[in-house]
Amino acid sequence: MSTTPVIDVDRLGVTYGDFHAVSDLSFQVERGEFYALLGTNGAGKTSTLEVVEGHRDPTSGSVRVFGRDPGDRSAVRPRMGIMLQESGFAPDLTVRETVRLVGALSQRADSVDRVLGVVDLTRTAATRVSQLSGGEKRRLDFATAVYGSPELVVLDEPTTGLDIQSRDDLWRAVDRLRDEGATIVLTTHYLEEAQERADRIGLMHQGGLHREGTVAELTRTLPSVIRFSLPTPEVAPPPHVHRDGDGAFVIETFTMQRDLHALLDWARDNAVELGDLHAGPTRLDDVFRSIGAE
Ligand SMILES: Nc1ncnc2c1ncn2[C@@H]1O[C@H](COP(=O)(O)OP(=O)(O)OP(=O)(O)O)[C@@H](O)[C@H]1O
Repeated sequence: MSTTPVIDVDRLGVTYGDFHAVSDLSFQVERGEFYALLGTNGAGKTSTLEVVEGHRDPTSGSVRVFGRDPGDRSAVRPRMGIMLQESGFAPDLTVRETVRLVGALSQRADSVDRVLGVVDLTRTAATRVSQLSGGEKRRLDFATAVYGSPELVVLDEPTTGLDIQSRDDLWRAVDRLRDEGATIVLTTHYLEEAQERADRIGLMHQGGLHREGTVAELTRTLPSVIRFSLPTPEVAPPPHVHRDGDGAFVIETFTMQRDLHALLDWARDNAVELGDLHAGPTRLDDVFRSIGAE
């Protein structure tokens, strides 16, 4: 079996004029992996994905998709489905015509009705693209990306503008593709979506890869957090506690069990009822916030 990564980004640089949007960026995505490329605004994610998608040439370095130059569209595009942030479908075509057209261009075999069913657009099949709601347009974008169940699916902020039910439907469809062995690349600003699903995360900042690893690897270096409120302002909080911006009391700890026991003992000894008690591991949000602080 081939061990060639599905995506191999090697010392990629993308410049706009003399502005370096992406510099010396390297990462690989393996077959069957769910890789989330996350980052601060303007970090260079879209510029990177545009090269992966074959929409932009690198200024320096190289990108290989299935071992090929992504500019070699006839070799790469039949194996890759792309959900762009903005698709720009012809406004006068109906939903069905759009799926049929993009499906034919993909050179993958599928049924238009099946794909419309997957994204719950069967009832809107005869509606023109110009008349779709924002969420329906996003679902149409997704439909064209997953037509023919491609081996690689690139999802650029797929759930922006979708309601909860549509999000759940989308992730269910992605899960089914993964069960079939598809490789998924995701960018999103909804960190919990990446935290729940990604095998690995590449965290971009200012054009480079700031960190890379599993969620556990990325969060391990930061303390876990215990949060609670106190019933009345007269109660003095226990020692080693600070307040966050919302006024909640916070304990940051690498020894969660011991500190949680100590807090509960303190509450019992002082006959204090802790409110809104929450104890949990560091979240990806905290890793993000730590970027700016470094
Ligand atoms: N065509 C362009 N011409 C000039 N500058 C550009 C162009 N496209 C992007 N940039 C700049 O390059 C940087 C990286 O942009 P890019 O869209 O790749 O970031 P991003 O990580 O996708 O950001 P966001 O999360 O905000 O969508 C930004 O500072 C952006 O302003």
